[in-house]
Amino acid sequence: MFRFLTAGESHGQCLTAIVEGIPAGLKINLEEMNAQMARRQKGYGRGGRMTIETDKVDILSGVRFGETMGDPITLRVVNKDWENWTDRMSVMGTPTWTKVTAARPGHADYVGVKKYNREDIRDILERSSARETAARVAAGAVARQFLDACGINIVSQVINIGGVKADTTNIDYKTLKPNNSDLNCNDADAEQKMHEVIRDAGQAGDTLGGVFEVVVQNMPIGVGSHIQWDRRLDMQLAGAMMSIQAIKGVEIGEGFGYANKPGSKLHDEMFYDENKNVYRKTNHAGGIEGGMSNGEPIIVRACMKPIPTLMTPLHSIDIESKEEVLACKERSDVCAVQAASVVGEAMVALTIAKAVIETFGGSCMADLLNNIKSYNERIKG
Ligand SMILES: Cc1cc2nc3c(=O)[nH]c(=O)nc-3n(C[C@H](O)[C@H](O)[C@H](O)COP(=O)(O)O)c2cc1C
Ligand SMILES: C=C(O[C@@H]1CC(C(=O)O)=C[C@@H](OP(=O)(O)O)[C@H]1O)C(=O)O
Repeated sequence: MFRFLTAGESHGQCLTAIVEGIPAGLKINLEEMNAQMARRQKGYGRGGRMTIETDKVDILSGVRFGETMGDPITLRVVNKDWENWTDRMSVMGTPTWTKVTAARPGHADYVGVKKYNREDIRDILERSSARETAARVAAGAVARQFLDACGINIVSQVINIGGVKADTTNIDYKTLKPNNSDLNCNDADAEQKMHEVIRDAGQAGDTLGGVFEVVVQNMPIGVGSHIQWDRRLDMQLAGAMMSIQAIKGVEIGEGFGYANKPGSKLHDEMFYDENKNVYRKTNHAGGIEGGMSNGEPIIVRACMKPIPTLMTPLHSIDIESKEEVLACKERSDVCAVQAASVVGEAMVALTIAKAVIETFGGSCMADLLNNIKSYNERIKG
């Protein structure tokens, strides 16, 4: 069984992740893991916190001489900012600070203090913060290396920020490569405009959301299953994406576009060629039919809402006095869609890794890769 958990508060000592179920014998490249961590910190529109942190992964267990042993893998990412928060984030001792009581609309603040019976919103915001996504990207970096060994690639691109849309008409999803642009956008003109709207929003004390898509290339067919609701790959991918802070919509392939045209225009017709075997000329399904991968690139799109902490704060209430106040604002991102796209890649990598391990089994990489090879030979035949 493959699973992972994260722990840690935004301004606590560190974040941790435990990844269990990666087969033994996978070579781990720590440099490559840290390159993923750095990608999550990029992007125009991030707040002051990103100038404090330089996220690096420490591997605390499960890897020996650069190779997995089948044991749970423990990962740690230190919060450099913790040094500035030791008074407010002390594990033991007596509180000496002022409580946060002005709830932010759109954040977990109000519901969290009510549900968990807390008087200080900090008890909620520390864990609801998307700082937690650093641990997910660390875990996802292990899953990515596992998928890489299976020949499966994951890339992403930002296609909309604050209503500025990238032109994706000429994108070939089979060959789309990672890009190093600042906002992870493949349309340079649109990216320029995205910069402008983020700058303007920041100057107005406002925030922006957007849309990104994650693409899985070179998937073997038949990962996931039509047999049971929770084994459907589309269900697992949608849940994984929706679990990311601020993601409010997910679609696969044509998604909501399926509502606009008849079936004759949208289902991907099948063709046969001796070299290509069974193939499609279109990929409206986004690589999944009947809850299973169909061999075409998997395309998962996610919509992120604008960041809820505004520097021109919204109308709210003080949870203690019940007086009308302006929502609290310490420091915040203006737009983090590029960072969310990197987190999206990590969540897709973790989800696909789980499904591949369930489909092909194997306690060690050698068995798993052999299983994939003989399965692919049978399918081709
Ligand atoms: C990469 C990333 C960065 C984020 N940065 C901030 C931020 O700086 N300030 C903020 O208020 N929310 C930020 N958010 C969004 C909140 O964490 C999120 O809206 C909040 O936890 C409430 O959850 P919900 O939006 O899913 O309901 C960020 C989200 C992501 C994915
Ligand atoms: C720390 C990260 O994102 C944070 C997510 C976040 C939130 O409320 O979700 C609030 C901000 O935290 P802070 O108040 O410390 O500036 C962001 O910087 C990160 O991505 O590493």
